[in-house]
Amino acid sequence: MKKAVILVLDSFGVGSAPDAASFGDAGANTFASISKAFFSHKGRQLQLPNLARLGLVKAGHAASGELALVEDSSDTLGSYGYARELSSGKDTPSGHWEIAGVPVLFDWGYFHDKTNSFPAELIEELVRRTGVPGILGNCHASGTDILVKLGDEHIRSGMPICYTSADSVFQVAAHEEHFGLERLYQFCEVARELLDSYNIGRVIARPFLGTEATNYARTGNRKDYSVLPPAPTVLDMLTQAGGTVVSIGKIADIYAHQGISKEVKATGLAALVDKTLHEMAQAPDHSIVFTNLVDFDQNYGHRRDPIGYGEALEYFDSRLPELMAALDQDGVMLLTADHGCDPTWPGTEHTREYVPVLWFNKFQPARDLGERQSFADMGQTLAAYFGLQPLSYGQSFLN
Ligand SMILES: O=P(O)(O)O[C@H]1O[C@H](CO)[C@@H](O)[C@H]1O
Ligand SMILES: [Mn+2]
Ligand SMILES: [Mn+2]
Repeated sequence: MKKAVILVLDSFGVGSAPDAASFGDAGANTFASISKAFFSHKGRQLQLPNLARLGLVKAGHAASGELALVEDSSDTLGSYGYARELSSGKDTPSGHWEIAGVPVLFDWGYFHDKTNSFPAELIEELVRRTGVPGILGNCHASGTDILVKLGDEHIRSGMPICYTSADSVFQVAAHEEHFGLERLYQFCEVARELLDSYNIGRVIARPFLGTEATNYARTGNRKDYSVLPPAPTVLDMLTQAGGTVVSIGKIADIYAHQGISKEVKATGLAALVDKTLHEMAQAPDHSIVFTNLVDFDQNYGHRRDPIGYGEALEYFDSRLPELMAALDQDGVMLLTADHGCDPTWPGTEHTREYVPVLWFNKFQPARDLGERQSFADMGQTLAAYFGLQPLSYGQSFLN
């Protein structure tokens, strides 16, 4: 049976991309930086034996010229390479759409100003249409810092906290109980409508719980409202040909629910891996089980926590044998990332990096896939694997 599982380790870059300097990211390397911080903090190397067997250490070395402080494996089971990004931005939708064969070649809209970030007419219309007493924030912020700063005032005033970042996003934090989860989603739906004309990629609902600044915490009820990809992705092509695409975690939101047959939600790495295994066992012929592992980015990359990131990688690595064993004889597994987020880099934003391309199956010998000129090589390879029409971008690495 033709079945693919795609695991996106959100933000797991393997070295700065050739155009990193124009993003201020020359020298960033998520993988190598984590391994170094881990070594100095714990006095031991990161233990990633299963990822090493899939070629991660070799891919990272080839991409950056730098050897991560992770023991390599002598037997390489998977084909490995690294890919650069054609898309203009280093955001999550651009990375994911390009993986599925559709690079984002246009420029997103951005709110560049660090404070008073949103146009007055936008806020006025949003407040008028949703009936809230006003908004808080209106600035660039880290989503956890801003809860400490404005969480109390939000609860007192009933005003949602609206913020942005270097990405093309409009994010809304609100308390699940005081403001209400459904009300937050409705607010974001109105915002989504208004933000189309600003060319903003995503509106993101960021619900949280807690009683005071010391214990406010975001919940698993995050919801992303994305615009549609600009052209059909390999997911659209597979589902239109009668195949099945199962989304685990954030995937369906990222593709604006297009080309998705089934949506499975889960919070946390363990649950995301569990659901992936469950869906892999059930998936029919001609299917993709597509999982986004958001914790790497959201909990460790943006939070600039290299030790937490390293521990999460070790945990994921420990689950990898189960995922590999769950593959059918002619099934394929793709492990990659959508951008970097070096947790030792200044600021809290993504970093423009190569992503790893780790391709594993039981029917072909492992080989070096080298440098791929676009993330779209992955979508093109999947199109070839499923016998679909070739996509407009990307070179298959199957032949
Ligand atoms: O700081 P938090 O709210 O996690 O925000 C991050 O999450 C957004 C979407 O991935 C990015 O644009 C980045 O700003
Ligand atoms: Mn991402
Ligand atoms: Mn992110």
